[in-house]
Order: sequence, then C-alpha cells, then structure tokens
Amino acid sequence: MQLILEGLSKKYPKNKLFENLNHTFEINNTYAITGENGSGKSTLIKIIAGVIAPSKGIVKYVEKGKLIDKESIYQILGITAPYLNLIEEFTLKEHLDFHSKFKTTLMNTDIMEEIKKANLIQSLNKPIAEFSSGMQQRLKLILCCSFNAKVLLLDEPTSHLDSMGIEWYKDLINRTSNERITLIASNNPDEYNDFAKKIINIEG
Ligand SMILES: Nc1ncnc2c1ncn2[C@@H]1O[C@H](COP(=O)(O)OP(=O)(O)OP(=O)(O)O)[C@@H](O)[C@H]1O
Repeated sequence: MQLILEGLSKKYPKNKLFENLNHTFEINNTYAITGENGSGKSTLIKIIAGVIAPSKGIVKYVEKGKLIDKESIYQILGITAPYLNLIEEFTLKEHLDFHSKFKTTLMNTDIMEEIKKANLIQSLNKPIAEFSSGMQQRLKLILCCSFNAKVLLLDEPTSHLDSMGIEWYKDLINRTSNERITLIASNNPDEYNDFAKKIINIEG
C-alpha cells in the first residue's frame, strides 16, 4: 500500500497554503505533518481524505500496483479530527455497533478491552452528549485506530486529552500502527515524536 501526493497545491482566493507537495507514504510507517497554525495541515488531511479538492496535483492510493478509485477510499481510511464529531444522540455502545457495520476490528483486538483501557467501560450506555471532550476524543481515537483501515489520518490526536490520556494514546498507536500508513497532523511533538519515521513540514 502506498499513498502518493503528486504536485499538490492549495490556495484560497486570499490565501496561498502549500505548493507542489510531493511525497510517497509507505505501509508500516508513521509520518508527522507539521507547520505553523494556519499553514494548511488540516486542509492537507481533508484533501488526502477526498473531502476537498486540491488547487493542483493529485492524491493516489495504490494497492499492489493498482490505483484505488476515489469512491472506494473510505473503505481503507480511518480519520479523526477536531472538526469531525460523534453523534450526540448515540451511546458509546451504539457507536461501536454502527461502526462495526462497515468496518471490522483489527485482528487480535477485543474492542471491549480497548474501551476498558480507555477508561470508558462505565459509560457504555451513556449518550455522547453526556461525554466530556476528553472522553469523546478517546472514543474517536478507538474508532479510528482499533478498526481495520490501511491509512490513518490523525489531526491533532491528543486534543482534550490529559497526561494520562496522552500516555493511553501513545500505547494505542504503538499497538495499532502495524501494517498501515499513519499520518499525524500536529505541532505537538508529544503526538508524534515516539512514532514518526519522517517529519514533513508543510511550509517546506
Ligand atoms: N474554506 C476555506 N476558505 C478560505 N480559507 C480557508 C478555508 N478553510 C481554511 N482556510 C484557511 O486556510 C488556512 C489553513 O487552515 P488549516 O486549518 O488547514 O491550517 P492548520 O495548519 O491545520 O492550522 P492549525 O494548526 O491552527 O490547526 C487558514 O488560514 C484558514 O483560515
């Protein structure tokens, strides 16, 4: 599996973000995307996820030498970001059931064990509207990391996590980042220093 950025540029009418980004991301590796506030990290994640279009260039997902078509990439993507919200009316259990309808859990992963490790087991039947921001972030990370996806896009993964939450996050990534490409968009070395094979500064 490869994720390839070819000549990727993005500008808004009043704002030029990045220009001519070229990179090939390989399976079994974790990468950090860094850059000042407003440099375009979240924008790049959205372009890679196919949510918005680049001004120039192309994003290619390649599996065994074959290009994966745009309509199918959601099957191999796991994404978490501050602007992606859980469903407030659903309980944690309903989120797991819903997610399980289109993604399977990682091999050797017991999802209830993951919920316990995240200290969320007592909230299984609570609606998300009653979760703190840190609890929501822990669930978002589990939904992203503990289910099968060849490419993980993590935008500010430790937002709202306390120091224990950050240690839990590091353990989660260590246990789940094999056999996939993980991209971490962040300016916080705590979020990527332990894992990143390469740090890509979006500002060049
Ligand atoms: N739809 C849009 N129209 C115009 N400008 C936009 C739009 N979306 C984002 N921007 C601008 O693009 C720039 C990059 O935003 P982005 O959120 O990608 O940056 P970032 O590097 O992730 O920032 P941060 O570190 O603060 O999270 C910002 O100046 C933002 O205001």
